[in-house]
Amino acid sequence: SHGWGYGAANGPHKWAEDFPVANGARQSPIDIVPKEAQYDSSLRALKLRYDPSNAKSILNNGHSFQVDFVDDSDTSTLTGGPISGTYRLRQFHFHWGASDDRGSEHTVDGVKFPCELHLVHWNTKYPSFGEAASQPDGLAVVGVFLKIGAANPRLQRVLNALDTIKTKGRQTDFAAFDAKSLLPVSVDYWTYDGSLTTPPLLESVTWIVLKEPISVSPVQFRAFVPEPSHTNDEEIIFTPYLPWAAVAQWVERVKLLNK
Ligand SMILES: CC[C@H](CNC(=O)c1ccc(S(N)(=O)=O)cc1)c1ccc2[nH]ccc2c1
Ligand SMILES: [Zn+2]
Repeated sequence: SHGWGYGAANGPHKWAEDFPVANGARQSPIDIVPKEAQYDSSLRALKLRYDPSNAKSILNNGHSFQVDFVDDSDTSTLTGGPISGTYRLRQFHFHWGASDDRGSEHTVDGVKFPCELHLVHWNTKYPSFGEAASQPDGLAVVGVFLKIGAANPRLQRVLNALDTIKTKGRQTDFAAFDAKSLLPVSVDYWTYDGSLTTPPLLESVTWIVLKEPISVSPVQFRAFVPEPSHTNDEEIIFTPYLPWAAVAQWVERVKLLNK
């Protein structure tokens, strides 16, 4: 299907053809320039209260993978920060690149991170996510940068699930997961009014980008690639996460070959 994607023929530079709002006034992502950000004393601290039992499933949606949450009550919510009222956690997902020098959507002083986590919330003043997604104050997305470094044990369970959802549309149960465990120690943030970063690019997102990144190790990061544009849009193939023993044997074999 000739849907939108990240390839040469259907990538971001083409999205405006089907989604003219791409040329709108509050499109995301943006480059964040910290020294140009104004301090706003009226902003409050972010309050994230998540109930792990709301975690439901993990889905390959053809452009990323997302962990979906039960959002029929106020048990996993975002309040405070730049928003008023209560927003419910709907899902989280990631954006990444083929190599660890690019992949994030937002940048900081032009610096790209290898990956970016988005926790998507919707304003409970509207009856549903779909309704909220078309309102200027309908959604709030918390963005967290991932940097290559120490292995992140809290990510491991998510990465281990990827080899069970290799193709678009596949999903599997993903219960009892604490999304809060993915957050960095500090929840200091930059905020601006923006949009969905993928079609339909709706200008309904209050962006809350955390200043402190979380870490992912090179081996863990390999579980994400290749990024969607290196595979046809019908499926994102995740390199299966190799248990350490297999990696050790592989390294052994490579050594023998090179003798
Ligand atoms: C209303 C959009 C929605 C699908 N998209 C999303 O949910 C979404 C969420 C977050 C982000 S990001 N990267 O900015 O955090 C980008 C996209 C959506 C939901 C139901 C739909 N039915 C038909 C079309 C359709 C689209
Ligand atoms: Zn996103």
